[in-house]
Amino acid sequence: MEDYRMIEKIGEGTFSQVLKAQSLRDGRFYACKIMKQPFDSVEQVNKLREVQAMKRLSPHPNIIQLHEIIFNKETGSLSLICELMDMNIYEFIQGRQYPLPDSKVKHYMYQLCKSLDHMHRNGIFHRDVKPENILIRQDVLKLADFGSCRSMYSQPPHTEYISTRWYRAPECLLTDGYYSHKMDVWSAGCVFFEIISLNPLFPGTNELDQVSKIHDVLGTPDSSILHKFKQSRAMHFNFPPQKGCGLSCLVPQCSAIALSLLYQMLKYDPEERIGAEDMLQHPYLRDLRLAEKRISSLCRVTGTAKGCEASGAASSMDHLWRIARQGRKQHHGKHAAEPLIRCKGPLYPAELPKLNIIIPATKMSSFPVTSLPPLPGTHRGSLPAFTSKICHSQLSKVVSSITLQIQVVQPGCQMLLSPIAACVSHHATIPSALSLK
Ligand SMILES: Nc1ncnc2c1ncn2[C@@H]1O[C@H](COP(=O)(O)OP(=O)(O)OP(=O)(O)O)[C@@H](O)[C@H]1O
Repeated sequence: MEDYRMIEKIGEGTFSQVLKAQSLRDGRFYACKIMKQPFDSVEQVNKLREVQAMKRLSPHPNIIQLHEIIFNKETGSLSLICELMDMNIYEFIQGRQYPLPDSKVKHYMYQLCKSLDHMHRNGIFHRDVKPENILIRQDVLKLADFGSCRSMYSQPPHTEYISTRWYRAPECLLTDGYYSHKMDVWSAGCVFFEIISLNPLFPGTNELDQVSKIHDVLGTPDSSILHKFKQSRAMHFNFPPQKGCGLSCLVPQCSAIALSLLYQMLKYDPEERIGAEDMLQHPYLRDLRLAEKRISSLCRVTGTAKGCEASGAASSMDHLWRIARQGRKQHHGKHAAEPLIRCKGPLYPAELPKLNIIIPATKMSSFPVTSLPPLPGTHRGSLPAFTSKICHSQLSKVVSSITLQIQVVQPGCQMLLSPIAACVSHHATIPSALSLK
């Protein structure tokens, strides 16, 4: 850590404190995410799902880049040095009085869709997409905080109490852990609404209220959908049929085409919900998609940034150009961007091979992880097996503060309310290790 000068605190989450730091080697500014929980070994650090996911997903212009990992063996402290962003989406829209121009909303949504598409293509789902985990720097958006992510090829039931309540999809609320990567699309839909309206879409005060807020807007779903959910839930629930007010009255300024994408992202049934790849093909994002295509073909033809700018194509699409350029830069300068694992304190022979090694971010074979389940349908090899071991101390702290589950009964509506979900603030992430076996 002596290679960095800590400047100021820029954020705090359940698991970490984030500081702005300056590298004494290159003078650049970074975000230093200091984990609250101590780690026992380099193996444990390497198994951390956040580290594995960032390595797997980098480089990508819309995924936060991990620059360096600093592990102090003596104290067990772990810091992740990441690229520095200006703020998160929550901070960006908080206190804003007037809606953002549609072009800005669209730029952000396009980049969010790209990050989801890239992540899902690589067999990972995030499980905690929310405004606080989406970072921006000028017009560039990047998805961050992969601490809750999961392999798309792991079999349900998954951890039940994942995701932050306001952004939690119906299948997460109403089944015993039978959800998939489509939950990220729901959460991104809620973020989409929030960027348009500057207000949260479903600000539930507890799990039951969360479901009821969803029904107030979207109406109760078809009995066939509820039947499907009920099959994977031990607890019985029933909702009196209700017609929702719909989304358009809540965002009257929203264009029909944006609403169409929003509705598709907020389909109650995850099987009917649009996927990230199709989101990118939606007519709402058509102009950005075509602009990006044009820019990348111009770059291929001219081979230089100057050539593109001279053509005039990039001037009207500044941020897209930046995305394209950054993507190219990251691609070409891959080795410079690779996270470096450094370890402070006494070195033990058994762990020596993993120390001071630059691990190529895109070569999964070089991950020092032994228990990797197969990753069907990708060329990237196997997907990191995430372990819960690392979070046990945190888990025990959380569990000790939890009493028994409470049964909440309202007229005509019955479901199980988790005190875990109820006690954690709407914007806080529930520790994902809670139900990892
Ligand atoms: N690279 C970064 N650049 C700028 N700010 C950042 C960066 N990473 C994190 N932050 C800030 O710190 C906050 C907390 O970071 P993060 O969500 O990664 O922590 P966490 O402990 O995993 O939180 P959570 O409770 O959501 O799990 C973010 O909401 C953001 O405001």
